[in-house]
Amino acid sequence: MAGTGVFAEIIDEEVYNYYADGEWKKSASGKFVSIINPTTRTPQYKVQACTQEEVNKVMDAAKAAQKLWARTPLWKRAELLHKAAAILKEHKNPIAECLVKEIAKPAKDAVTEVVRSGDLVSYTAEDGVRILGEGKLLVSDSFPGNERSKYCLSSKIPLGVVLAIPPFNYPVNLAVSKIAPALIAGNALVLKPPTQGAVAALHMIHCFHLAGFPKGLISCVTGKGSEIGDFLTMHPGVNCISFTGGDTGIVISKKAGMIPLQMELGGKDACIVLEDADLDLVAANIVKGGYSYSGQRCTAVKVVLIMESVADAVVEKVKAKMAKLTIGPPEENCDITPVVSESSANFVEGLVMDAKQKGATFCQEYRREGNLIWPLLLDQVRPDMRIAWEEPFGPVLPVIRISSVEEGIHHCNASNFGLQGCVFTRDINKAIMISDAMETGTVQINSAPARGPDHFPFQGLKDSGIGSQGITNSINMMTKIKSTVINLPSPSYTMG
Ligand SMILES: NC(=O)C1=CN([C@@H]2O[C@H](COP(=O)(O)OP(=O)(O)OC[C@H]3O[C@@H](n4cnc5c(N)ncnc54)[C@H](OP(=O)(O)O)[C@@H]3O)[C@@H](O)[C@H]2O)C=CC1
Ligand SMILES: O=C(O)[C@H](O)COP(=O)(O)O
Repeated sequence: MAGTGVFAEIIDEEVYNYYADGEWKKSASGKFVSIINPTTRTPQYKVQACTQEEVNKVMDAAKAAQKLWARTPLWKRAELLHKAAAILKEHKNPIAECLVKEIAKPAKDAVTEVVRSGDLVSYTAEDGVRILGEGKLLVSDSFPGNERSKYCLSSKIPLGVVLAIPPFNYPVNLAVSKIAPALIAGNALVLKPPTQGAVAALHMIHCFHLAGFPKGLISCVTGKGSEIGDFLTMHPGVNCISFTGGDTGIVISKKAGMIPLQMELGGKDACIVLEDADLDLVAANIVKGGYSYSGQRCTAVKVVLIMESVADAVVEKVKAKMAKLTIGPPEENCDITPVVSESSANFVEGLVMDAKQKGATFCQEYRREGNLIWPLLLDQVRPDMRIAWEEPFGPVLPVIRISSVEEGIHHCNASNFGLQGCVFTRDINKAIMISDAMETGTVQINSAPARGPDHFPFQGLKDSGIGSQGITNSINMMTKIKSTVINLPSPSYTMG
């Protein structure tokens, strides 16, 4: 159970502590932040509201710990990460319980998130050993005018202190996708978890604590992003920010100093359906892509752009599959569970009402109880409707009928976002040409968008992000190149 057994030390008088200097601490603020259960809409957990002074201490400790960590052999860093991964997987149930209570993730998916996170940590340890174990040797005579008298040895070195800020929807997975690459590369790590999901993240951090990482190397400060966010992201002790979330990331990127940024922001992933597509495959992927975790995935299908001639058939197939979705509490493993907050539900409702007023066809009756919104397919959506462009992050999916592929590509590319997209067709040549034309970080052919497997590159164009994630890319991003040049007194050419 959460907060008990090995996790008993992370909670004190019903308030979860923050983690600094290898210890679980109460904030001197005397204040806490309440986490509201999206299903019951009542307070579920409390976390410390950390002060600026506490953030300063965490940054100082991180800087000192990083200097020693960077001198720890790579195989030892990997060994500790493997240990943390095993502990994380061993304690999947209490962590999953927090995900169910804090973010209404269906129970089975919550367990999957923790197991996937353990696998990600192990894979990062293995990948890191290989990537960081290799450097480069350049010789000078390949550049015009040079003899072979200089050898340039380059290797990857840590950046220093990495600040990780994940979003609510995958508070464990999207935290470890930043923590593990940072640590294997020799950095210290400060985590600011999302408020909804903070308790799951604190449990996950305790698994790293139990693995025995050095004091101060990993910290987790809690509090509302709107209150301590700026102080953290503009802190002079931070050498890199890895952020996943919404438009907040755009604001952060404007305020942050001259440090590397990894930004994974919102999306409006388009699903383009051609006339020759396998329509059963299309329908299955629209339902899975559009409605899993109630549409609260950055990679959810967020607009269907479908050729008019097959639209009726696909809409009917999708409706039939949607009728089988179970709707209710996450504890019962329902497919559709409450969205994360009342304000989120209100936002989704605003998009639905706008579409209604402007004449969209409702394939189901709109229904909402508290934060629970029944899955809804909106047909005949037009570009003047907000839902054609905005990201609902809820179980509502618009269908726009198109009369040419070019129209679909045009709609996709007119978006401010450019995260992922997908195209369904049996013609691989067309699929490749459409993929090339879509201005998105990834295009899936004949499947819904997805981040995973977690070692695949993952990136957004335009307002969807800066840089690329995925295990290998994150390790590389959290390092910089250092060169040492050996200058020979006279040119030397290897003869054998
Ligand atoms: N491209 C991608 O890979 C992904 C993108 N997303 C996007 O994330 C959004 C949903 O997640 P959500 O959590 O609501 O996103 P938010 O942008 O609201 O929050 C993300 C994180 O930023 C923190 N935060 C809030 N204000 C600040 C600030 N001023 N400075 C620093 N940090 C701050 C939040 O903390 P707190 O909770 O305390 O406010 C949270 O930890 C959607 O737009 C979705 O598309 C989600 C997953 C993946
Ligand atoms: O950011 C997200 O929404 C998740 O990382 C999605 O992961 P998935 O597409 O692999 O389910």
